[in-house]
Amino acid sequence: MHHGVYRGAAEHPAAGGGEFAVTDPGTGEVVGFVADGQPEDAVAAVEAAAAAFPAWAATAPRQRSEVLRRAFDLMTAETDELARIISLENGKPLADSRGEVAYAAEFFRWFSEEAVRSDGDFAEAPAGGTRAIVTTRPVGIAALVAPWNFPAAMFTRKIAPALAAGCPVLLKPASETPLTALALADLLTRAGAPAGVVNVVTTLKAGSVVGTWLADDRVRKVSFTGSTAVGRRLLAQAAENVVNASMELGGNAPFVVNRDADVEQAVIGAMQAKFRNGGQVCTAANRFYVHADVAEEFVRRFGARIEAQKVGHAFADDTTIGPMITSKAVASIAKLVDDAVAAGAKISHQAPVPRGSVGNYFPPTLLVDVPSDASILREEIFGPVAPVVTWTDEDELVRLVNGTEYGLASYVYSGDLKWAIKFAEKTEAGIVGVNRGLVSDPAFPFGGVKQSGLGREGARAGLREFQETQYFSVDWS
Ligand SMILES: NC(=O)c1ccc[n+]([C@@H]2O[C@H](COP(=O)([O-])OP(=O)(O)OC[C@H]3O[C@@H](n4cnc5c(N)ncnc54)[C@H](O)[C@@H]3O)[C@@H](O)[C@H]2O)c1
Ligand SMILES: O=CCCC(=O)O
Repeated sequence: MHHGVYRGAAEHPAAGGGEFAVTDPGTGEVVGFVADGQPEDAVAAVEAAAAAFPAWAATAPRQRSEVLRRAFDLMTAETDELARIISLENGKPLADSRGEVAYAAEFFRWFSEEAVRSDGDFAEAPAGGTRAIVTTRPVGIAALVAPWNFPAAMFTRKIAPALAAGCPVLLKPASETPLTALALADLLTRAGAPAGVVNVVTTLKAGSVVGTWLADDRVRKVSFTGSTAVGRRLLAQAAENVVNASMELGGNAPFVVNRDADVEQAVIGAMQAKFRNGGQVCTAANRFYVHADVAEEFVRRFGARIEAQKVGHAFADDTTIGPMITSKAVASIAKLVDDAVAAGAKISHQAPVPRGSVGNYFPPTLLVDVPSDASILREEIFGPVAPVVTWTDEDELVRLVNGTEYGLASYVYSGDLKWAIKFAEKTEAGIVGVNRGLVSDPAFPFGGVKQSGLGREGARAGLREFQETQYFSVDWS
């Protein structure tokens, strides 16, 4: 199957006619070809968005809301087909892809509800006389850049608030997972988004396509999800035209278990926080700090569950953990494990990978006796490896937990809720799971502090990221 770039509600060949292959990370087989978009395609997408913008911004909120609601309904009805596309190009087990479709669709539903909750202010100036009207307007054409790990949800949580606010969007999907983005654009058109409101440029030249958008005065917003390194670069580019920027970046989430925690519940939470999407999640627990009094029990129970994981192809019925996205990702996870072992860590439990497979598989692994300065505790693993460190002193624990440039998610398990909340308050993270291993919900603000990002997605806050405030100072004499 061959796909073009998407603009004006239709696919078009890329300038120059180039294409690239999309592969199944579980087999290495080619599953489709997409257009290799060029800067000319980036400009054409802006033209399409600029033509659509005035009318879209002027539609009644109820009308935009209904487009989003129909997108939710269509996505829900077409779960199986979308899940198949996600599994094919991303490799996650089919059940997880269905879960992602449900999660991704929720952003359409949530923002269809938010779209009609317009708010503002009318006030008398403190000095009297003058009245102020404070209102909002769409920020403008928005460039949306997302990674491959949740190819549907990372886009819907940007597209939905942008469309709710009245902004047209330009999507740049990861080159590993362009098919899901194209399917979303088609779905939104069928849901009633006018031509030019949703545009997609698939490309191997991310830097030049997104760079073209950020250099174009008509693009007033960039919303990026991906690594801190690329986010930093886009922020610098956005500074040139003072483009409004939202950044959802990398993480290094600590998972803390106190001595009074329900260890079985902590292990269930640890499985969710660590192994969802094979560990390829920005909120994935990256390092486990377990109180010495319960460490042996935690490792035994956690290890047993890890050994029971079934690593395999997305479409095999019993698969619980699919392949990593690329062979490069496998090599980088292997290096972190090898370095930790060389520094004194031990592999206590591991699940097998399929024998003789050519896919990008990595065995789910539990590491113990990990030295506190090991690189695996500092760098984002983005894979199915759980390093465990024991603790006894709370002050030292807080220092370790916060000793990172990242601040996205964090998890704490304790039988004493007051202690857990107080601990959460000391944690430098935008999101804290308290006796929970799953923290994402479209209704609540998702985002990080420190070098994990700027701004929030989901909730009311997610809509604000695509709105400008405008204030009218009115003579009232
Ligand atoms: N905070 C969040 O919500 C969140 C969610 C998912 C993933 N992430 C982070 O994403 C990272 C994993 O994804 P990745 O490795 O694909 O990230 P990445 O930064 O390499 O790529 C993300 C996106 O940026 C594009 N890109 C790459 N270089 C670019 C450039 N020079 N200019 C413009 N665009 C460019 C890619 O093609 C892709 O679409 C992890 O660090 C993870 O924590 C964060
Ligand atoms: O990978 C990061 C996003 C995960 C989520 O939204 O739950």
